[in-house]
Amino acid sequence: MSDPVGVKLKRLPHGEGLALPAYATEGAAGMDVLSAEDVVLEPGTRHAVATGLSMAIPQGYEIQVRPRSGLAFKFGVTVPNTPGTIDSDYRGELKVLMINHGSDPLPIKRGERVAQLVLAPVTQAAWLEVDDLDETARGSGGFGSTGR
Ligand SMILES: O=c1ccn([C@H]2C[C@H](O)[C@@H](COP(=O)(O)OP(=O)(O)OP(=O)(O)O)O2)c(=O)[nH]1
Ligand SMILES: [Mg+2]
Repeated sequence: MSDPVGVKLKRLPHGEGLALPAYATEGAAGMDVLSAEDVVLEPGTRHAVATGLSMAIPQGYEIQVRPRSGLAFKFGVTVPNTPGTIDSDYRGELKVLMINHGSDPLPIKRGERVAQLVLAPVTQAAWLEVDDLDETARGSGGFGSTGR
């Protein structure tokens, strides 16, 4: 694992007193992020869960917001836009979009872990527009062209 990268983080007033997102184990890829609000996620509904955090991610990186598999497996609650993208120039509150695909309401308490954040390097592309692309064995085959 590479050395940690510093990410400036600001607690918003409603985030005061909450633990910062943290890696649950030494080798964890994602930092578990906590809800800053009490909310009940009714079946079939979605909500942007407040975290009480804003941040300045260094240029060249993004943060991905990914679901926790436990919530998905046990309750059918996941992140509909997974992986959520936190841009390096975003200074608003990080929110975790959540949707309840299960059959029961899920109460989310302030301080509960709702998702995980993965810091990842990003390379921006520069388009090189051409008239013809090189040929390959795959060509335009896709969407199952190699079989099941
Ligand atoms: O799960 C998420 C996804 C996004 N964001 C914030 C940070 C991100 O930088 C910004 C924009 O997200 P995105 O580009 O995914 O949304 P958009 O629909 O394209 O909105 P915009 O036009 O603001 O870029 O919203 C979150 O807080 N949580
Ligand atoms: Mg966008």
